[in-house]
Amino acid sequence: MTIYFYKVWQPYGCFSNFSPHGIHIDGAYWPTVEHYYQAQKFVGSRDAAIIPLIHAAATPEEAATLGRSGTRQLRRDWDLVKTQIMREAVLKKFLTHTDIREVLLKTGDEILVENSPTDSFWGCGANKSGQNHLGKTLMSVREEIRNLLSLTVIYE
Ligand SMILES: Nc1nc(O)c(N)c(N[C@@H]2O[C@H](COP(=O)(O)O)[C@@H](O)[C@H]2O)n1
Repeated sequence: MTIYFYKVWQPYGCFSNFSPHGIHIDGAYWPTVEHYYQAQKFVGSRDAAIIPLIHAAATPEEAATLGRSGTRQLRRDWDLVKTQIMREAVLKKFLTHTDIREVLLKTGDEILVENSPTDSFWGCGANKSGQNHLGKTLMSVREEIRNLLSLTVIYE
């Protein structure tokens, strides 16, 4: 069975980057993965001054609106690094928060899909044939955490 998720208040909403599960990463605390991800778009760019504003955004929706402003310059390597940046942040989220880690592990080997009607890169898009990189990231993180836990059991 494929598990679809999207909005925080829907089933499996904790898989959304907008869920209220903060992370400590790169020496700072970020209220959601979305805040961190949107800010990373501007590291080293001419518009890096937006980073503290994204960091301080009251909601992940506000952080996303700031990060999606079409007039600001993204870092040059953004398309090359964005999936790795996302993976590190999502891994940190599920290593930090035990309750949602259990939810993720309990999905076993099910396919996870971000059911975004507007995003065919991170999600599956309106016609369900998008690349689903967030779902793939979550499945990869699930596998890594499983491996980490099995090593812990062996060496304890
Ligand atoms: N608009 C929106 N609402 C949500 O509740 C979402 N979960 C998403 N998807 C997330 O948006 C991020 C991609 O943003 P960019 O298009 O790169 O600016 C990513 O975190 C998706 O999972 N979107």
